[in-house]
Amino acid sequence: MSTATLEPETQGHATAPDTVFLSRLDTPGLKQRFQADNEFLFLDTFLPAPISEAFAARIPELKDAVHRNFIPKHKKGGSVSRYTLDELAPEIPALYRDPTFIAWLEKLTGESLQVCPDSDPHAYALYFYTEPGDHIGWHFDTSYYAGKRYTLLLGVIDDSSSQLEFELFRNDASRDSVKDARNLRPGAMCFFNGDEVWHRITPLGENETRISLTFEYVTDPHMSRWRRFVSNMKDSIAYFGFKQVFTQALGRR
Ligand SMILES: O=C(O)CCC(=O)C(=O)O
Ligand SMILES: [Fe+2]
Repeated sequence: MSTATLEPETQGHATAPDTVFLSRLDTPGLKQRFQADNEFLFLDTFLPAPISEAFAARIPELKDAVHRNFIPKHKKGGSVSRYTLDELAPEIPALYRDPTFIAWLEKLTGESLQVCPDSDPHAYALYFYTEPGDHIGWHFDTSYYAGKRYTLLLGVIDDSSSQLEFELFRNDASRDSVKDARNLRPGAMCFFNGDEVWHRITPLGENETRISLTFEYVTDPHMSRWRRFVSNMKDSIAYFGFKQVFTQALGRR
């Protein structure tokens, strides 16, 4: 039987990303900031322009694949799952999986990090804020895995007034929390422990566009069947739609 979906081996191969920019960063200093700030780090300048421009160049081809959601009082916007990115934007999974890139993130966390299994539609994904009012309300990026879940956000396109608002130390009863907000412009990054950092994206204005990329890494990729089901329901309803999520769960390949 022929399959319409390309096997990963036959997908367009992206050449390995040039990660030399990581060697120019003050990694010990950034690690100190990450650890002191409740496992959170925001950098305005991170991905070199050629990398974020290569991602942005894929946006026109991805527009038809955007799945839009509206959850009253919580979320309005579009998303593209890792399955679509595998087919249409191979540079993105190439950076996600790059060993030098992962090793650098491991230096910040002091944890051994793993990519999410193929069954996770959210391992890497694009978020599209393209209509007035698109937003996501306050939330944690809760880990459904046995271990911790770290989120990396990368700015791809941001002609918007929307801000990433965050509250650090919300789970720490022994001290005051710290609230702040940033624009996630192209080249910017935000890396954090999903169970620690409370955050939201404020509503998009008229004639604005904001497209961000998320990478998810975990310290233990095991997940119970029940949690996998809950996670898949969340990803279906709030992000990618049932077809994208459950085609994989029921045996995509
Ligand atoms: O759009 C973003 O930059 C982040 C969105 C977000 O926090 C989420 O979908 O969990
Ligand atoms: Fe989030």
